[in-house]
Amino acid sequence: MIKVNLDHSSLKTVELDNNKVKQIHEIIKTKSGAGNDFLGWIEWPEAFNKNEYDEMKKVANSLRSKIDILVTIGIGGSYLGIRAADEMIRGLNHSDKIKIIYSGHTMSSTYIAQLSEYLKNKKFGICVISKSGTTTEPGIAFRTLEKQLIEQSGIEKAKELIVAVTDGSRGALKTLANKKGYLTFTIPDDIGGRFSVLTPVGIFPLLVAGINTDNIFKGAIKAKNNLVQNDLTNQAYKYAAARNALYKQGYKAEALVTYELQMQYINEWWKQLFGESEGKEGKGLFPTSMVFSTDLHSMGQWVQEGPRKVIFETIIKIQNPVGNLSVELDQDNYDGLNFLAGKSFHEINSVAIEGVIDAHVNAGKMPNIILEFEKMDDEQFGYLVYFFELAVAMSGYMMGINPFDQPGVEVYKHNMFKLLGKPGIK
Ligand SMILES: O=P(O)(O)OC[C@H]1O[C@](O)(CO)[C@@H](O)[C@@H]1O
Repeated sequence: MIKVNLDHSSLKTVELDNNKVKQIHEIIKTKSGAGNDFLGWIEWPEAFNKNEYDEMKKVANSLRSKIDILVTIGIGGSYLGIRAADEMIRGLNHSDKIKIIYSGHTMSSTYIAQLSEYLKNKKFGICVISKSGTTTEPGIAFRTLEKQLIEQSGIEKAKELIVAVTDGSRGALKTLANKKGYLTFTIPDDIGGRFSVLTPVGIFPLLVAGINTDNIFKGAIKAKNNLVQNDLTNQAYKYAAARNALYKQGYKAEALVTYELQMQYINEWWKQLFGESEGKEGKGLFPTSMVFSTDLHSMGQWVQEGPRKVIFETIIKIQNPVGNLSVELDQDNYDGLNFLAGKSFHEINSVAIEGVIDAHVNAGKMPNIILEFEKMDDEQFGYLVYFFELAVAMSGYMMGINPFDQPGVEVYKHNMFKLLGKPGIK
């Protein structure tokens, strides 16, 4: 369901380090590398807690009948995957009764104030998500919106409308939820935030959104079963080896490019996955992203003629679109576009992909890795999550770092706490 095409990457097969891939495959398989206590995502698509899943389905169904809006409160891995899945699967203008609104990923006073105003007299519920249970952004957003929900619905009703997803036993959010009588679902200890979208972090809100999460798991299991080879025939490893080979040649950044507007948040989710996993010890490709053809009209010039050997592109190409409209014939043809009449939008988008690849690769000397995706639905979402998680594990180990920690993020958190006067922080 994802094929890696290196025809336009400028890479020769010998440049891909098959031996290293084989060694690291053993390290991943035997769980003997750095960060090996965070490999729970490998078995998760089959090993997840089925009783908890059934319970989540019940609670989500009941919540769907009581609300119009679900406000999810979380940041980073407790936010991006949910939005990525929702927008990719339901689309940007869906007709499902439940709307998801995201909060806790910003401390902007304007954003929270406007959201709070918007939620006045609306039927909303809250899913507050934090693995550590101590993150400031979701913490303060929850304080505000919880108070509003209680004021609007009454304390007893609010208890039915608030769900917390957090650590099974530790952290301020777990304690708070237990004390106040909010239902909780568990993020496993051995799955880090950015690897957690298939745990209750993503699955519970997506159930509330009416998304078929069984199909998401089906896709993830398919990936788990497909991506078993110990060498470059494994597509996730092939992608990891290709980006490492370009990194070795001196490239500093990788832009993930989608031609589907509703996959913009796949890009955002991917940026956290690769950025937080690999940017360490002075190493790592800078993960950036673009949406084409939108950004061709803003970034296209830089990509075509800016400095070379800085950035390469990884293009997501969708084989089968969800809908397939065609351009209408117009009697007047004032715009001169009748030469496109009868052609489908997908056909035109696909021609654009070919044309852009040719322009960027041949004229622009910009390597392109192509990721061929079969489709853009729930099952494909599960597949791509597993694919990229396995790829980043391989890629991070190839770079010689621990892909499963994020010590650098703590520096800003510490400074912020110090400046805000958190007790016990010097
Ligand atoms: O779920 P939590 O613990 O609130 O953390 C949110 C995010 O913050 C980080 O710890 C740092 O940005 C991420 O790794 C994580 O996804």
